Amino acid sequence: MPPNPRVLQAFRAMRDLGIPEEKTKPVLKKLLKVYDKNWELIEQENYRVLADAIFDSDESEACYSVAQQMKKPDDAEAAEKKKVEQAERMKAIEEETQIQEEPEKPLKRVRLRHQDSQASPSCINQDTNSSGSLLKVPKSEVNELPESQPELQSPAEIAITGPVLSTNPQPVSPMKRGRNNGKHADSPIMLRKPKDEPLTDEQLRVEVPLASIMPESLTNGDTSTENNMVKEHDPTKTMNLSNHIQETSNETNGLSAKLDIASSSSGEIKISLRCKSDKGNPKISFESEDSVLKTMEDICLKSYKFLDTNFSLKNLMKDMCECFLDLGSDHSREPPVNTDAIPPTDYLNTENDFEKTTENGFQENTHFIPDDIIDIAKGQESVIISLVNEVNTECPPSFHYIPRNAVFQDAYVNFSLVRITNENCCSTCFGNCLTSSTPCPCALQTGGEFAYTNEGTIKEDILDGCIKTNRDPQKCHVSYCEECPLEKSKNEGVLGTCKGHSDRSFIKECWLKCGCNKKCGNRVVQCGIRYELQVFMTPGGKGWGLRALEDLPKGAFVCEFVGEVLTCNELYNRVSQSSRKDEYAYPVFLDAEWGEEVEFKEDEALCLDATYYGNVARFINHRCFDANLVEIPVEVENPDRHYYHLALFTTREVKALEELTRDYGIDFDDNDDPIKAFECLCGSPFCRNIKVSRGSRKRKCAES
Ligand SMILES: C[S@@+](CC[C@H](N)C(=O)[O-])C[C@H]1O[C@@H](n2cnc3c(N)ncnc32)[C@H](O)[C@@H]1O
Repeated sequence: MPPNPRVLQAFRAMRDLGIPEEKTKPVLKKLLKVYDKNWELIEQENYRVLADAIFDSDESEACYSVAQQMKKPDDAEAAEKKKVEQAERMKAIEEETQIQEEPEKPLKRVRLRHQDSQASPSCINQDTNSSGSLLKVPKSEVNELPESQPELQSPAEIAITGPVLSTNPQPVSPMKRGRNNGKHADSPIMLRKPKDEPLTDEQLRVEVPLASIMPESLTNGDTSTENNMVKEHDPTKTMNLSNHIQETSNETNGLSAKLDIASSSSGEIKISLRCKSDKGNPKISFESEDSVLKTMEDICLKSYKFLDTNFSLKNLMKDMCECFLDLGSDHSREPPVNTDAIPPTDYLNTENDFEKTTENGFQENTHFIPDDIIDIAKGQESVIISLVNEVNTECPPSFHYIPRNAVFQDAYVNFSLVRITNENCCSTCFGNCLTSSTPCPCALQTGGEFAYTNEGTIKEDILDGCIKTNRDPQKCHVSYCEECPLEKSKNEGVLGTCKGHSDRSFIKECWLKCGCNKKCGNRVVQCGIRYELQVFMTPGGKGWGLRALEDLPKGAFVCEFVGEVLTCNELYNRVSQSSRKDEYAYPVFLDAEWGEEVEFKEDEALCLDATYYGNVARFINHRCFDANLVEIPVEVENPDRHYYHLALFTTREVKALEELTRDYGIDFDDNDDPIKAFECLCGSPFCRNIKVSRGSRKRKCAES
């Protein structure tokens, strides 16, 4: 019989994918049988079904052999027998299904993928395990994984379910992938979705029970909340099936029902109660979700001494889902490093990240240049920080991008948790502090109210107060130090008159010792940049500048000013020895509380220098008075406020592509300052650099 051209075509298509004929043949035969010789279904999308089936059969083969190897020797004989039986079955199918041209019958597509996924759940788990993700399945569990869909072992089970994780074999371009918040993952974790079918809750649950509490642990004397929750529940209270409950299966051994209790906001993680009445056990049915929650809340209030009578178990569970999602998907929000541990920088040995020069004259980041975009943050931020020059051929300055401050050498920055007292954190809070009707202890330190709105912008009254202080410090409260560390460092130890430090309002964000979760609305600055920013060459002679690629609302957090943490002495020594005086990336002084200090230790008078190590804020140019960004001190880790974060928020709505500016607070008349002021080209009607004549400004602009 002449070979069927459709068969040859299928072999060819698979060969193109690197799959040999001998692998394709048995699977194709099986498929033809299952699809009742409906070739069209097999040929669709360049034989995707066929390729999938081959890969799946490879997977289950691999899993089967792993499972066989792991089995005890006693089982070996039985396993071998099973293998022979399987081979015989396969042969019978092959004989039955001859590959030849036969009339095709239109048939409903069989959900092969679903069948396969049920057949080899162990493969998925092994995959997950090998990915190195946080959600590892312990080795011992892999050994014991059932070969078919896991049956519920218990009458009652609490399961947290989530999307299936698998490794992506392809390197993922940081530009293209959904950022994992700035983290370079060696083996990126991707959500594994069926190619043509939406993920249902049920599929997710079946494929990866990420965590479950089994009945054994309910009775082993464990005193965790979950366990007692079940133990202490009044057994006389029966639960009837309600609308919220899904009947999951009518298994031979009993009826299984599932009640979803809570989920993360976008539904990736769920907490559900599963209930199965075994043979011989009384039928368990749910009364209502509300009554379960209410009973549990009473138990929590009475037995666990929860203090807040408005406490909601549902919110707690929701937070648990969010927390689970956080820990499972976000590795970048690890607690800030103790910056003391960062070794001092070695400028003689600084690797130039912009060494390669591209055709268009730009120097490229040598670590990765996906497509033709340069991400100056090298994937360390949760958004891309691109760079463009449409004005001239100048290259970006050489510096190291760091997303968080790092101590240079002498600065004393102590992040120890023990220094954070109960007044400095909200340890009894949970969930999102912003949803509470009363301000948490952290908010009490921000003038008694939460600084942020639910949208993550700063509240208007707080923002306006900060703008006022920044624009006109003399009109606000200014403190003068007796021994100004700034003047002392500037004048090489000789005391100069303090020029005054304006008393600025702080925002206190929740942090590690707080009870709230990482997504609490009172954590904005510590979560990093969220808007897409771009470094661009300004047309007005100011060099590089920064802009956003999207409209920004008023009060939006743009970025933090990040740099090396230096003592004032270190800064002035550095400046005096530098050959780059005129191209200095203006430092900022962390002087918000200096006026309050009676005695100052040298290592406590700090500033941030972004000249060599810094983040995107080092590109923000100066504008006198009416800049569209304002700097606000934010306390995160350090209660003593010698060290704090300097966050930049928009003072008004800012349109996409509008240059972002801040007021450096330069005194253009101070000729004694070792950091020489530039000729200001800010263009503000309130420009303080009055000595720069209009003619000189125009000339500078024309030259650029
Ligand atoms: C922090 S850097 C800002 C980024 C800088 N434009 C660059 O190209 O890297 C500060 C330097 O930018 C320039 N600059 C900033 N604001 C300016 C302004 N209003 N007028 C003129 N030059 C300005 C000065 O050279 C200043 O020393």
